[in-house]
Amino acid sequence: MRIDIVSIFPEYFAPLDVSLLGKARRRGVVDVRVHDLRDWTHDRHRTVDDTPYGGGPGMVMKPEPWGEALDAIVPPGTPAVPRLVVPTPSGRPFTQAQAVAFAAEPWLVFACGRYEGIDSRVVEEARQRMPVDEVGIGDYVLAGGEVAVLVIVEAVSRLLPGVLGNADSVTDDSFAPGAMETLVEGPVYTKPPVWRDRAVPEVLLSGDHGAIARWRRDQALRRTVVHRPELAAKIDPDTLDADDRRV
Ligand SMILES: Nc1ncccc1[N+](=O)[O-]
Repeated sequence: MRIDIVSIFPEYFAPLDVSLLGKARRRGVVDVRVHDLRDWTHDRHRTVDDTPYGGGPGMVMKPEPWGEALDAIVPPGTPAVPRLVVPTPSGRPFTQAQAVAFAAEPWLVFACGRYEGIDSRVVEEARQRMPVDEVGIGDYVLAGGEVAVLVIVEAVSRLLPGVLGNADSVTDDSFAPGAMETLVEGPVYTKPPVWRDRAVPEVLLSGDHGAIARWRRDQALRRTVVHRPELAAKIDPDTLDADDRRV
């Protein structure tokens, strides 16, 4: 997978060189290219924003640098086009299902705007020649899209083959499509079996995989009901067995 990121703060993406993603980049599983939007400005101050038409606080990012940046990264007439992903508070909620969909894409381009946003004509024009996803990572306000891109790139890249050591750990993720779609994960434990007088739940040491799976699902249901009632409400009652209903 190729990932291009355009930002006025390219240094924000240094973290993409560490840990799993760093390994994946070195292995060639993912090719991440970070671009400085100011490389497509032509004035002495390398201006990328201006005051909003219609008045109002803050600044809006000018369309010209973005148009030139996207043309340079995705030259018009290129047969293969990427999905353009624009993190914005006004976007569709970014979910695990969306991460799975993005992970199947050969090429993603991320446009990091300031919170006040990028001149809307940029997305309008881009839509003429590539799919555009305006996504949000939460109902709160960040100063720009950079942190959201770090979140999305991490959620997507860990799904790519060869990035996570143990591919299985993806299938039983919270929110993973399928059985865990609307469940969050339950508690996890490791050695020692007793720590500060607190013992690991017996069932996990029993070796009875059926009982362990039931216990884990039970705990996931409980945690979902407590932490995410709105997700619990979505659980199809027909998929609950007698044990589940006890929760
Ligand atoms: N919440 C956000 N605030 C600013 C930019 C992008 C954002 N987001 O959620 O993608």
